[in-house]
Amino acid sequence: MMKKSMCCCSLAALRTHKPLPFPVCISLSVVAAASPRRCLSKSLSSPSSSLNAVLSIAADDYRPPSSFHFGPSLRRGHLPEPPPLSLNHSSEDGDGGVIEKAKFCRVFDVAALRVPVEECAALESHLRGHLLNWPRVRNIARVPGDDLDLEIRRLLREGEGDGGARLDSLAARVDGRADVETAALSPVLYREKLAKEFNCSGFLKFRNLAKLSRPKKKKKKLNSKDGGDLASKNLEKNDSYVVKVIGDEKDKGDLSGLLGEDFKGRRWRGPTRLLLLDEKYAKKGVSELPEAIKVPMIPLSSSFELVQCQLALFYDYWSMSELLEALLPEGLIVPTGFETIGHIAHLNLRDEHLPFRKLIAQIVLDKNRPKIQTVVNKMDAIQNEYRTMQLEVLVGNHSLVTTVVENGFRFQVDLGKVYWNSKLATERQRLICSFTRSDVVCDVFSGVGPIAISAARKVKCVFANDLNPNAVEYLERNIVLNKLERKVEFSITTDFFWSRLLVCHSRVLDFLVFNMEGRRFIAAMFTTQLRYSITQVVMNLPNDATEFLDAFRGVFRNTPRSARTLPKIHVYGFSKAQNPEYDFQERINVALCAEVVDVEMHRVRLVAPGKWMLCASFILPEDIAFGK
Ligand SMILES: C[S@@+](CC[C@H](N)C(=O)[O-])C[C@H]1O[C@@H](n2cnc3c(N)ncnc32)[C@H](O)[C@@H]1O
Repeated sequence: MMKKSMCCCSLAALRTHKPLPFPVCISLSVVAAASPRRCLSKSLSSPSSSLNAVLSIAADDYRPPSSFHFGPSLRRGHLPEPPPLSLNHSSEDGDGGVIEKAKFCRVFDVAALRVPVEECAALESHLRGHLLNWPRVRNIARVPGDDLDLEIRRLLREGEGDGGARLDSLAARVDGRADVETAALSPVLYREKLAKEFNCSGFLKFRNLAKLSRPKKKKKKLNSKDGGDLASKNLEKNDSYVVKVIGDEKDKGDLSGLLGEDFKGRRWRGPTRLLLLDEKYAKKGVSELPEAIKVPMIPLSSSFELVQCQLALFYDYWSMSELLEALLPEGLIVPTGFETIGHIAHLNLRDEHLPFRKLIAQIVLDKNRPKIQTVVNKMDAIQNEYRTMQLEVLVGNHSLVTTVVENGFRFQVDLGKVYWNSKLATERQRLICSFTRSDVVCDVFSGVGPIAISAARKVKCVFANDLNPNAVEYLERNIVLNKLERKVEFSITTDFFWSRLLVCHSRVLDFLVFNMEGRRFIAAMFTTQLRYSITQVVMNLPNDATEFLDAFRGVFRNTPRSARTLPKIHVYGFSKAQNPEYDFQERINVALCAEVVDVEMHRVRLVAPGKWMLCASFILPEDIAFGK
């Protein structure tokens, strides 16, 4: 059975993809290296085995195809040499599904202009069209050592007049060869010097003992194994990509030809940044750069360098759909969306995705942390009376209790026990906007209270009801959560409804909570003389709310017409008809056994192809309310 399309907060579409040139392997327990394609066919023939799936991409088999020429793609670039071991950790779920993150590293050759930091921003805007402009990669890159210590910078400036002599001297001292005894040393250099001399000279006068004895800041240890060429300080800061300059030490590619003999052999002596150039300039020389790049640099007074770089993109860089395209077998539609309810990502996977559900869930979790903590899949269509969903927790923490913020209110829900649908937020807002301060609202199917609670801030009085005791419990919690508890006089249950109602006659009624069957609730609310007349009735049970409309027949039959206000009813329903409004109106007429006029119809949303959710709003016809 094919399932409905996946619900999606941002992208509802599902799309097919061409396979990547590396195979996906799913096997029971071992990371397959030898024959991944065999593993794939095996696992696909027995989907249940994927419960403990271990996924591997055969890096050796990777061949970049020629059809993709530009832009970041897992189909392009080359694998790092040696692989960045620091990224070799895997994403793992409780059932053993593993994504080998290191296999998603791709290295791209790009050229960059090394420019003084002060001029970097201006140059970036001048050269924008010639820069790399890749999503999630900054055109301005930083590499270790591009920021000089201010003190060193000052010394360098002082050294301008003496030619290279003082610079050489400084370089010698930085290298630990303190050959200039008389020079004023920076605190760091001074400390180094003292440390070296202490043993042989005995007692020494410290310039600033407090500073010198301050413990060093702890640095994160880089595992020597993790070294790899790509592991650097930057890698610690940014897990999605890193830039490395190739042959940095060799000082080649300066623009002396472009900027004149003055700059020949000299490098800028301050902090620098890299401006990453468009891919097409990779491995090109200065003479091959277009005038549009050269000209903006000529008036600038500093030296520039054209350097060749490697840009490595890691697992964290790639989007959810890029990863899924890489991982799912050939020809399988890539699921691209999910619904978010608090910290829970709610998937609605098709049958063909089910063998890969843990893998998909793991990627959803990885790509949406920390907001998402749990990923669940809807197992079946909502069928039960309380409209709760059958959910399978795929990865993350197993709690289905979450807090949702909607229209400025907070709602705690347990998705396993109560109904919640974030997609109705706009509709609820629309409805509440139509209420006024003098309204008295009766929410027949209130759930955990998104309509009742939001309305309570605006209207005079709210009566909220739900058949599900768990929903009523969460409704009461949410009343407290939203600081409306002073408005709640008490809650009434079916058993002692009448006795308590007599008590409440003498009190101010603002918000009453009921746990009753809908039809009985309507009858009870309208046949009793309440302090306030109900002006708005909300019936949000789209599958069969119209079946409850007959409960309004004759509700005012024992009262004089002048003593009653006719309420406005907002009833929800679905329709697959060609003319959904006409179809829904017909069903309302049948339920009330009358021709209802002046019905305002509103299309709420398309819940499935050709199936509309509608809201019909109308004043309860007098003949029905007062009829026998
Ligand atoms: C579609 S949900 C709507 C909840 C709420 N209005 C919202 O927007 O979240 C319908 C609610 O009606 C409740 N319900 C179902 N049958 C009912 C009945 N016969 N009487 C009263 N409530 C009922 C369910 O427990 C569920 O909470």
